[in-house]
Amino acid sequence: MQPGLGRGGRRRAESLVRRVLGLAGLRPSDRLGQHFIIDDRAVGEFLKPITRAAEGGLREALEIGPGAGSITLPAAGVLDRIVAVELDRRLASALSTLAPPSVAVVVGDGLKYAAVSRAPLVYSNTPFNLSPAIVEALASNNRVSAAVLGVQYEVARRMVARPGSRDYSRLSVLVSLVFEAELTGVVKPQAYYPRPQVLTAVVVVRRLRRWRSLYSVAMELAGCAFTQRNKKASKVLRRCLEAAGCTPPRWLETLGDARVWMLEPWDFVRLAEACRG
Ligand SMILES: C[S@@+](CC[C@H](N)C(=O)[O-])C[C@H]1O[C@@H](n2cnc3c(N)ncnc32)[C@H](O)[C@@H]1O
Repeated sequence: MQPGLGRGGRRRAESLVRRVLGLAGLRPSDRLGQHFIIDDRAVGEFLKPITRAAEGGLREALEIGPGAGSITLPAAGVLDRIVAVELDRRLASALSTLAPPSVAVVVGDGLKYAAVSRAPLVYSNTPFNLSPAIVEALASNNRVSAAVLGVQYEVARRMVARPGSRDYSRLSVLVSLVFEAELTGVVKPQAYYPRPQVLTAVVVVRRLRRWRSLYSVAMELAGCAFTQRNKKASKVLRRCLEAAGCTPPRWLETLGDARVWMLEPWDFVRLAEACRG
């Protein structure tokens, strides 16, 4: 038994993780964000929204970072087809010996797959350092209708934040431009082997609007503006627009004393439109 995996076989996820890590001869890597779910209730936090999505007709999925398969194998029971992309070759090879035929375990960078996948559903208990990049890739891939994502709790708060709140950020703007997002559950560190330092939140996103090329410019401007979130928006935006080679529109002055953290997501789209002329 791996150190820290707990006693007895009362958890299905726990015995699966033990088996796959044994097969792979692997010690979890911090660099790859390898924390594996060993608690069946935590698996349920992902499986419930995945099942709802499947019942709603999203029956093919991309999984990013299946690890030891704690979510993959139960999800295979409710989905018709899963492509599970894992960066760690040893894990992928061990998991593929246990996965049913409806699951294709692929070695690769899940981030690249997120941007081009044709599957309508994506799920991932994400490597935390990649979460915002995964959200960004999914937003720009119009084929993805919904995603179930485990992210660091603070990132989840930023994903669902509205203008005016402390957590409102570039990521909030991105999510609200294309998705409806809901924080549906929380997974504690003790549900993992090894334990991470942070809480995981499960966030379900559903596409509201198609990604438009204009949003890339809007997000560039939002990224620039949120480096000075407490400053006067008109001043900061003027500087950001000029840096992007755009002429600031006259209506910037109507923002008055509003600060960057008060801007609505659509303000950035209007600016991008003005930028395109
Ligand atoms: C937090 S663990 C989650 C593992 C499993 N899904 C679970 O919930 O128990 C993240 C997994 O993503 C894998 N990973 C890290 N970077 C990746 C990348 N760029 N593409 C695909 N998988 C990646 C890690 O090897 C690890 O298996």
